[in-house]
Amino acid sequence: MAGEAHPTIGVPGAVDREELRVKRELFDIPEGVIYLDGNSLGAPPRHVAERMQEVVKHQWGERLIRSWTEGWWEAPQRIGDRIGRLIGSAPGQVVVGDSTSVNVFKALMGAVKGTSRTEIVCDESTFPTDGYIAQSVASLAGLKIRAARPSSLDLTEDTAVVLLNHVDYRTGELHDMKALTEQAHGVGAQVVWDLCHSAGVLPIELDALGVDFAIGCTYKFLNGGPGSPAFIYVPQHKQGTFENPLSGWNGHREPFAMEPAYEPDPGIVRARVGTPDILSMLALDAALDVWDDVDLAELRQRGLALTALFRKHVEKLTGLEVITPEVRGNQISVRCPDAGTVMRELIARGVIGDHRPPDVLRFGFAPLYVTDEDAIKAAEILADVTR
Ligand SMILES: Cc1ncc(COP(=O)(O)O)c(C=O)c1O
Ligand SMILES: Nc1c(O)cccc1C(=O)C[C@H](N)C(=O)O
Repeated sequence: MAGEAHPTIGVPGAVDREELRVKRELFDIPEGVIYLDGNSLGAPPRHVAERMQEVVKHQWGERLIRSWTEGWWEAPQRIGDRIGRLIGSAPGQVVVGDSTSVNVFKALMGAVKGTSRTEIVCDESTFPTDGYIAQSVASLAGLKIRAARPSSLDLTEDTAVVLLNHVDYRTGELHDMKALTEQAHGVGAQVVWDLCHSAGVLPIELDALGVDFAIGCTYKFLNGGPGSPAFIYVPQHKQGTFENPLSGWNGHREPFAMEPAYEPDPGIVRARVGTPDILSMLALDAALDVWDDVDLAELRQRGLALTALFRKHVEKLTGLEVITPEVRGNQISVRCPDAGTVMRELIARGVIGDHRPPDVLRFGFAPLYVTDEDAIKAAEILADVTR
């Protein structure tokens, strides 16, 4: 019944169920599907398709090139500010564009520029692209790379920068941003946080914690769409010295002066590179509308309640091991023999999660559109498939 807390949840401050039902109605989840992969590709809010019709027909089709001066050119900063609200950044410090991988590169190159320190430390269990890019940055900048667990980083005065994932993509573990940022700063190192699996999951306080750089994607919990542009956060006090290694004309202080010499914009615009992918960016812009009135502290309680509910049911099943720790994002990962086959069977029965090799099943719980009923039903189907 609407407004009634689920008896197994009991998390204080959980969002009223009616309010969440209203949010779920903003999404088009196909009949018969329990969608638990919003940690990889978020579902589209219903109005995005209609907005994109308008963008293509009117902004592109009718306004043609005039649209560049009617909002397109500034879209990366404007949409960056919308994301900034969700990650604890004051306006003017986040810009949207490029992929996450490219933004990892920009942030790390910016962080090591001019350093006399000798190492980059990278989260041992990082999503691979971050590790690959960190390796490239290390070799371009002549530094060593060292992989370490966030629980034992062993930082020293040789450490130039630490690259950390806020939520581990495989296990769903949430790392302590405050403690780890302080630890890096304690030895004079900088920190770059990858927020791919935490943006849109919980309140994040980049400004308050003095984070040096952050990057993240927008196609997971923020529902920006497949390949939607990523974001980069460069706090105001670093903008004057941040050197974007990709000095494209969009980061120039006067791009339309078409000057031969590169002179960076004084602010966050210097983190831009080339022409923004406007269609993807405006789909993201539309998708962000559903976040306007979301209270992230309440949403966090819902995410915790949903994952707790699913975990409680799955922990009773024999032969499966929940590997997600208590301190977690919005995902429950389960070690399971023959995980690939099990996930294929789950998908055939309407439960869409994913499988990460060799033996991990991942289930993501996007609280804007996943319900308690989904969590319980998915656990029941998992029990049936693995019986
Ligand atoms: C933590 C993390 N970083 C980066 C990426 C991906 O980077 P890109 O958007 O460049 O493909 C992902 C997922 O694909 C991820 O989970
Ligand atoms: N970015 C992806 C893609 O382009 C295709 C398929 C999946 C993805 C993902 O986002 C994977 C995801 N980051 C993960 O946590 O495994």
